[in-house]
Amino acid sequence: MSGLFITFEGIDGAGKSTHLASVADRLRRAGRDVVQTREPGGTALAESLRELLLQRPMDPLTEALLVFAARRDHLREVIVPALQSGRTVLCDRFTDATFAYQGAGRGFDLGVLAQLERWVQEGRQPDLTVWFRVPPEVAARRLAEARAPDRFEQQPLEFFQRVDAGYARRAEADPGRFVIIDGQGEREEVAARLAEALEARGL
Ligand SMILES: Nc1ncnc2c1ncn2[C@@H]1O[C@H](COP(=O)(O)OP(=O)(O)O)[C@@H](O)[C@H]1O
Ligand SMILES: Cc1cn([C@H]2C[C@H](O)[C@@H](COP(=O)(O)OP(=O)(O)O)O2)c(=O)[nH]c1=O
Repeated sequence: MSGLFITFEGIDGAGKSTHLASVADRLRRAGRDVVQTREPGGTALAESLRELLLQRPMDPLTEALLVFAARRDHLREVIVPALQSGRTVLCDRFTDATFAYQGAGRGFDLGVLAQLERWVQEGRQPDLTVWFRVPPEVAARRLAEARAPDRFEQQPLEFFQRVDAGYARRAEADPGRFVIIDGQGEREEVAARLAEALEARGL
């Protein structure tokens, strides 16, 4: 039996990480064997690449190659084996983030990203993607109160407007895979919307 692969997406400060943990608890209570992981990262090699990606300036092709190199290792070492043994994988970001950040945000060639996606994933896609959609101004206000910004979080508001538009294009291209959650408002309100959407999908 193959497990379920669920990814969480959104701009920085959208609330993904906050809600991923509660979804993991909910699915475990329902008897699922859950693996929580993230991108870039999830293996020792990919976490090393994450450090470089978040801290070192680099050109957009280098950035795209490192993101997909990290993803390849993560898929081979963690995601695919977990799915093959029937586990549920919850991943904080995946390839939609590459199309949104490197593609729409940085303006990097979408055709090259699509080729890398085919090579690295060999047809594998998430079963479900939860996109927390929050206006960039709201996300920026949350982050300003929360933590020191990394290389992506330092980008101006216009960058995150492009990233948001990039996510919207990915969702339009694959509407059956996406659940779009309005991430504005109190944490409890967002959690209730999310619970309702997951229930509607039998989760
Ligand atoms: N609904 C919400 N309202 C206000 N602040 C929130 C909400 N959800 C999350 N936060 C806070 O905003 C910050 C970013 O949330 P986080 O879950 O880390 O976002 P992401 O993983 O999408 O970058 C954290 O400090 C978190 O506590
Ligand atoms: C997965 C991925 C992440 N990123 C960026 C988006 C985020 O700003 C950053 C790290 O993601 P994230 O783990 O959400 O950051 P944090 O732990 O600070 O919430 O990496 C890309 O640019 N491309 C990608 O393919």
